[in-house]
Amino acid sequence: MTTFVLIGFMGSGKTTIGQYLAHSMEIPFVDTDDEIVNRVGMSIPKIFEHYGEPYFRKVESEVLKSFSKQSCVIATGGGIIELDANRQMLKNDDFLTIWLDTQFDTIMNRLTNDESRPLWNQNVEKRMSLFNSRQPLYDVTSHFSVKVDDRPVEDLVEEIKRYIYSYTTIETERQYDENR
Ligand SMILES: Nc1ncnc2c1ncn2[C@@H]1O[C@H](COP(=O)(O)OP(=O)(O)OP(=O)(O)O)[C@@H](O)[C@H]1O
Ligand SMILES: O=C(O)C1=C[C@@H](O)[C@@H](O)[C@H](O)C1
Repeated sequence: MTTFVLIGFMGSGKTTIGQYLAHSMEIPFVDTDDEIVNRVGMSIPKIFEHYGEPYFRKVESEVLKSFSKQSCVIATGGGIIELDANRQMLKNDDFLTIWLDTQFDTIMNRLTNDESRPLWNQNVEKRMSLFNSRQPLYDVTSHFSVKVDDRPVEDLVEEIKRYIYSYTTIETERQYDENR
């Protein structure tokens, strides 16, 4: 069974597109940030403040692993690609990983200075540097990427579904050939 995972920078639309996609495929939707908050019993800013980013990344990785091989759509946190272990996990056969590729300006227009994202809540140079450092990591971690700037959510979901169905058909044929 394949787990469909959306990766991308904060504000690229993982939650919005993920909910829509899961609804349209009639499978559950999971948001790793929500799972982390529930498991730890604290908001994300509080987790960063009290335990630090490495602890947050450890729990994030455990959450991701716990949904392996489950039929669901997962919206991940923007930093899921920071750990090599997660990048390896997302590339294996249990997951189908889709990168929502955005331009930095789109993110700047979408996200305000809200307090809920500790790594966004810093000056523009640091935000841009984080964005640029992550682009190659999303690229190497994904099986497929979609450019999401200025496109309606409905169109993006249709494109992702077309890819998922073509991929799962090819995978099913490959497994069938291997088992013959
Ligand atoms: N294709 C789109 N076109 C226009 N606005 C969008 C699109 N996708 C998402 N948005 C808007 O961008 C904002 C961020 O979207 P969303 O919360 O889904 O991103 P995210 O990747 O889940 O962010 P985070 O990782 O920080 O939780 C929301 O206000 C959402 O309505
Ligand atoms: O980009 C990031 O590193 C993060 C994104 C958010 O979704 C949260 O997972 C957290 O604030 C860290």
